[in-house]
Amino acid sequence: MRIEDYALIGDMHTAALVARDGSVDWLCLPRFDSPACFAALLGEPGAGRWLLAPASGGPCSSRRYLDDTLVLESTWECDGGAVRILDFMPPRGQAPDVVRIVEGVRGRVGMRMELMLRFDYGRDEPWLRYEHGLFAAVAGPDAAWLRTPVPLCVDEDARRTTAEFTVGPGDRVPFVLTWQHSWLPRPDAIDAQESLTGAERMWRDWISGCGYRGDDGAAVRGSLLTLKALTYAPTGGIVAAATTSLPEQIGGSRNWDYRYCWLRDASFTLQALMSAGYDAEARAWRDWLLRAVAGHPAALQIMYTVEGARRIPEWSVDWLPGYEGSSPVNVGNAASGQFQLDVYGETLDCLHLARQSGLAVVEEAWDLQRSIMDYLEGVWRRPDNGLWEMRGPRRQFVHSKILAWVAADRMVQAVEAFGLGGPVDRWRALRREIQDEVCAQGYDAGRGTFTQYYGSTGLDAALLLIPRLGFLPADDPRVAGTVDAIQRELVEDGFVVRYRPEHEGVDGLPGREGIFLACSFWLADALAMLGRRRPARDLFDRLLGLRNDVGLLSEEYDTARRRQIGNFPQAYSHVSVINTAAALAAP
Ligand SMILES: OC[C@H]1O[C@H](O[C@H]2O[C@H](CO)[C@@H](O)[C@H](O)[C@H]2O)[C@H](O)[C@@H](O)[C@@H]1O
Repeated sequence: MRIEDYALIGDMHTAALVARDGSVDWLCLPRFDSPACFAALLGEPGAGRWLLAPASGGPCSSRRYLDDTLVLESTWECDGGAVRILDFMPPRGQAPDVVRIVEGVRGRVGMRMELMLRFDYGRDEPWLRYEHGLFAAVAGPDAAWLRTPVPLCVDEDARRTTAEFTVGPGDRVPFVLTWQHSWLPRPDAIDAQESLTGAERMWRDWISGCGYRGDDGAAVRGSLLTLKALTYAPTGGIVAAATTSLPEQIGGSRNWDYRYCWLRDASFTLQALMSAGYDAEARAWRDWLLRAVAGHPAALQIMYTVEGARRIPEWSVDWLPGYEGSSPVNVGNAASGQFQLDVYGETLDCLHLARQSGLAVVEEAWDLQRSIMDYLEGVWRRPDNGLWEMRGPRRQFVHSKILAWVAADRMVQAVEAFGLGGPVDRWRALRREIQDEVCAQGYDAGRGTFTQYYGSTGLDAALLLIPRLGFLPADDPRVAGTVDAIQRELVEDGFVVRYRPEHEGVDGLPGREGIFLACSFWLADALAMLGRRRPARDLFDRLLGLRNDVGLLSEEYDTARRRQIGNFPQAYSHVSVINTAAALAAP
């Protein structure tokens, strides 16, 4: 399956990917970063999957989310008739459930179900039991139950459970898969129909709070729902994507685990949610942040688990071949130990915005902001790994320094606007010093562009953010010069690559990657800010055209193969849909 052949369902603790052929190929339980019990996405069906489709097989004829929900409806038009399947995860109750309801539409359609649970990323084959109409699977710490009125056939040797049945018009056949730790009592059964009503209501209630009124409202609402689905409800942490190791190059090794909470990605997400009026999420994330950094506010990590834990060691799942052979499959992320200067600025920017939007003030938030700023004052001159998490040598990245400027700027603004206490003259002086240094060392006057790092001839798409961050006004000629240079040197097939990996081995990694969707949206934003609205709108339309049939975007796009690549769905990309729509809607 192509990455765009998947749709997302989730319960704000975890998420599953459902393929067009009716197979759930990815699901980690009980939360986003738990081991997968369906890992066919990164291997073969034998790595775990749950197929439910017409026995004739093949992809569905059409699919959509029920209006303003994350309830997926897939429809098959077959020779003998038509059938629909509704897939969703109800809001988390006692335990995680995946609900699939088969609805006969027309004629009589033979259906087939095949459930292969493989706990621990496809490795653990469970014991299977089928007694009194209840199916159970157990392996080590994991247990799962399947409840359905359809008779099941358990193949103990193949550790596989199948069912064959026929549906006619008006038939509704539910399947409910429930997970629990194996040492806990079996969770109570849920009613599939009631939980469908509850799930629809929950998503619609949430999206009804959307304050966005500009053009492209359907695209914005779809992206907001996706971002909400990437939020871990118990803590307010937000994951960068629902998957690990979907490759940045088909067959390549740039495969990373995104099921964690990056301060950068979460700040971007929060800013998009707040711009649409979602203050409760901002409050939950601020409180998550205060807990995550408690005890060491200055020694901020660039990413945490959704619970706020710090240790995220990277290791390879050597028994999985990877998506279309793209290995390794990585779990954990070594970037968690990197020094990335920009996260301080992004975090302070986000907290400042939260205060500006009237979020209930807590005293610890300003203490945290001051503590971060104190730390930054001592380290901003250091080379770092940058926002692209370079695994090559640390450098004086221009974007990182600009975010140090953002940090000082937002602290000054907070004192000026809210009368908060702090050494504001010192912060003003620092702000000026950083700006002078960046304009002297990070700008190539000969070529009329800012550069990737001090003294480099390379460019970086992150420089497109300069006007939006307020570092220089959009009408400064150095901004236009940088945008023009990026259009000349980083645009491929009309979209933007992050940087040139081949340039001085800057990222320390083999291979290449696709065009980076967020950066392509940033170009549209920058063009809009420069008053070049027609090309901005055209680029935005082409980017919207890369979404799959249910509106989802991964991290990157391979223009040669015309397919999505990288982790999916990716918060960065969906944040960008919202921001660019808003930028274009602005007068
Ligand atoms: O390109 C190498 C790096 O790729 C990943 O980082 C990217 O994803 C992060 C999460 O969305 C994002 O914050 C970052 O800006 C992106 O470059 C990966 O997580 C890194 O381990 C890897 O070095």
